[in-house]
Amino acid sequence: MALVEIRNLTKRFQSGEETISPLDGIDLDIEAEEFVSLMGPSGTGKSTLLNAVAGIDRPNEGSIIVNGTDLTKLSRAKLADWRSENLGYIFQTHNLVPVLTTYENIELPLLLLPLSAKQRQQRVEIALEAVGLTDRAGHYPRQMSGGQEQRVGIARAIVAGPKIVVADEPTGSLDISTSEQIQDLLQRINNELAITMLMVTHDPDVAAIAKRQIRLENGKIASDTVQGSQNGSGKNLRTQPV
Ligand SMILES: Nc1ncnc2c1ncn2[C@@H]1O[C@H](COP(=O)(O)OP(=O)(O)OP(=O)(O)O)[C@@H](O)[C@H]1O
Repeated sequence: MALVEIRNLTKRFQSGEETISPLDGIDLDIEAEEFVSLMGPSGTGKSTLLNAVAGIDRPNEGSIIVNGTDLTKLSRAKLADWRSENLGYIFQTHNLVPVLTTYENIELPLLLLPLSAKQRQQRVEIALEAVGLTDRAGHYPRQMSGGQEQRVGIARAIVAGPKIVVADEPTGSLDISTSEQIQDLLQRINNELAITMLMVTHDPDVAAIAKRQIRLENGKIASDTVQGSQNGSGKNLRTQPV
């Protein structure tokens, strides 16, 4: 069984008289430990898909089974519990709490879990080390560079040991060299911590760090390719026309 099993996922929004369907019957499996990037034109439903997998948005139709739990069947309260135990979210703009230190920002998601202070401290220290910010534990977001802030955002996303991390344009507000450092970090987290990653990006170079690249168009998966096939051109997993 795949870690993520999406079947017939459909999401509609009403905009005045008009109904739009950014997701129109999507089927998608993501295996544990995969690194998947999601690309496609603006407004094509990438964030909507990410938020559905994250259990933030509810679909109109279809099912989203993550690690054996159908998210569409959970109440709001149960979904919040599920998120704290299973999911990390990396935002483009970091979303750090300005009055909390690096340490406290990273500790925040752990406060929702049944952990002792000692256990929380151990996990925060491991996450700080993983992102190379042990020496910045006491700094506030305003005292950090954009790249360091994103490292805090990444540490916060992994600190609870999630099954899957979703990232929405994680390098979108960074310069090229900082973006490259964050790309390396995301790859290391996938490789070394074996965390499954689903990342939305507009940047083909950033998308290329993921072994599997999916393109959404007009509410459907237009292409789904895995890098590293023998001819180097990638293998298209999707055979049926869209
Ligand atoms: N809460 C909402 N209410 C109404 N329409 C919405 C809502 N959320 C998203 N949409 C619409 O759904 C479509 C898909 O939005 P989404 O943010 O998923 O696209 P995207 O591919 O992530 O776009 P971008 O690349 O610009 O971030 C857009 O037309 C958007 O306006």
